[in-house]
Amino acid sequence: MIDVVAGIIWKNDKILIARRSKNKHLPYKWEFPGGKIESGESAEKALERELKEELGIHTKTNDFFSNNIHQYEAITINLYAYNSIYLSGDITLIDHDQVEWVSTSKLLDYDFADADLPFVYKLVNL
Ligand SMILES: Nc1nc2c([nH]c(=O)n2[C@@H]2O[C@H](COP(=O)(O)OP(=O)(O)OP(=O)(O)O)[C@@H](O)[C@H]2O)c(=O)[nH]1
Repeated sequence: MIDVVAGIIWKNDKILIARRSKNKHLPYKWEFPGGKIESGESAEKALERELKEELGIHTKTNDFFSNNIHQYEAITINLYAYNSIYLSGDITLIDHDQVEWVSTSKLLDYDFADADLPFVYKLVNL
């Protein structure tokens, strides 16, 4: 099982979502950006590192939101979602081809990775 951390990144009352590039696992699926937790690393720090590497932004990880174990055809992931605060930096697209700042009421308009759907439903009902 692969431990992955994803950020629900808030700026005012909007969340940053990103679409995975064509050449990635789950191409064109929307996700809460993040990545694999490295050994010896906390989920909070892994998230801050991944968001700097993948999007070029500085964030502060806040509280744990939820987790979901999901089995894809080839891999099983334990996806941990944390609320996170956008601090600074212009977004650079590296692993994604689009990003959007969206309000929770609009999340269902996007085609999210299956593992993210429980988070989407929880956020829509906040
Ligand atoms: N970051 C992220 N990954 C997710 C989400 N939902 C989801 O199923 N995943 C899956 O979790 C796995 C790890 O994500 P990733 O590809 O961003 O990780 P990474 O940057 O550390 O790895 P890489 O450098 O090998 O591509 C992928 O298989 C991805 O498809 C999500 O909301 N955020």
